[in-house]
Amino acid sequence: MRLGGRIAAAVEVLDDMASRRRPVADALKDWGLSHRFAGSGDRSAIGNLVYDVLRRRRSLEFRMGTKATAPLVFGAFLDSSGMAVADLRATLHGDRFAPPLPDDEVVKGFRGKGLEGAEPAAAADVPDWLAGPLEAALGPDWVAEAWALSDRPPLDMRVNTLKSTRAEVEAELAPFAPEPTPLSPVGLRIAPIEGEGRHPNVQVERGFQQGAFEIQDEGSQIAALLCGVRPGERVLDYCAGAGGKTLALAAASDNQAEIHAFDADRQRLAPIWDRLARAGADAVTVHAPRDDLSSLEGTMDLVVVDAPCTGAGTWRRRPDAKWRLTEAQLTKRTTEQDKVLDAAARFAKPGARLAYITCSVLRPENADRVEAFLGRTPGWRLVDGAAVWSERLPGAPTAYLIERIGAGSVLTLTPRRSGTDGFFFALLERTS
Ligand SMILES: C[S@@+](CC[C@H](N)C(=O)[O-])C[C@H]1O[C@@H](n2cnc3c(N)ncnc32)[C@H](O)[C@@H]1O
Repeated sequence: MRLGGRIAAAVEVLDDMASRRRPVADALKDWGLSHRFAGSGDRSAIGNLVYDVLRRRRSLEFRMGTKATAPLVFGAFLDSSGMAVADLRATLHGDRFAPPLPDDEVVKGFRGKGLEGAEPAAAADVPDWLAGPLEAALGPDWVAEAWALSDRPPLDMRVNTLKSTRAEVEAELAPFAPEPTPLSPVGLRIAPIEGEGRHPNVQVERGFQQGAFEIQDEGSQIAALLCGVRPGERVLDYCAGAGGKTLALAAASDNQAEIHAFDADRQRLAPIWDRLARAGADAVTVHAPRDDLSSLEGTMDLVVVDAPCTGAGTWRRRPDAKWRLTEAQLTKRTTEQDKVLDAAARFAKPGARLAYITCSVLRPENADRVEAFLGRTPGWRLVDGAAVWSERLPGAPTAYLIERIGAGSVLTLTPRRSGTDGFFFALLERTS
């Protein structure tokens, strides 16, 4: 396909998403199925354009002076390619599939235009209602923080130290130029894609197939490391899902901790079996949703609650989610989070730790939930998250936002501060 066809396809996918209220992945998949002639290069170029518009929709609208889809796609293309407007016009000349390029004046104006004068929520590329919650959570720099949540993300991997070393995996993936992650000692990173490129499909590599590494954002790796699992401990991963944290905990304990993985949703849990087998994580017991867990109550040294959340830390990867998120959904999540915390806390024995993690940066899902839990549950205290960080990640920069609550503190990672997805981490201790 030529450039004009790719731009037209991106417009079609975005309009389809808007009119049928569909997730981006579904709309792109359907487009691919009904346009089988499109090659893999076309698909990734179209996908990049669609994702870039979703990431930066409001700032593109402001700079382009319109909400119409095609000019926004042109804007996203100009930003990511750096192509001169005259070259773009020449490239599109005679391309019958190309949507009409906006007037020169508009396009040249777009190029030079910054975000001065834009509403803060437009400059932050978020819906208006999120301005307040983001400012409350991220402080005076919230616009810059939210802007970084609209960047293209890197591809992060966690080396499975049960089977390999960072140096070995780095050597195997050398053609893709991975770099050690700055914070996680077991992470490798392939830089964000540029222009029309795409990340390599590392899952077809031998190392992945044999369990030497997993795909996992560095923030998620850090959250698992901060849990501080020790050999010999009994651990319950109460919201295990597909097992991202479970696998990281198993590796961090060198298979020397007795790990129980549970999730309320069979569908989400399903991939865990294959992943555990591939990783050689053989000290993990998986409990299906209907299993009776009562015999585990009061017996765990560490309970991990990687809670269901809005995902408002993962907008770099799922930019459509930020436009779909509503206040009602946020409230619904906080109710679920309280329930999950109460249910999971029962499994902690006196002296045990409970790690509360979300991949959100919003305070109602994070510090508010910790405070509410402490307020209604006697016999627990909040640990100083900053001290945990120094202990678990010695030498790592303090690349987090910290909030002190009583004698303890909670940590938030963000793309701008830590180069990771947005993650929240709080460690609680059962005192009685
Ligand atoms: C953020 S995801 C977990 C991701 C996973 N820990 C990982 O690292 O790959 C949250 C999980 O909580 C589960 N969940 C939601 N409500 C729950 C409940 N009441 N009890 C247990 N799990 C629940 C969801 O099914 C979902 O898999």
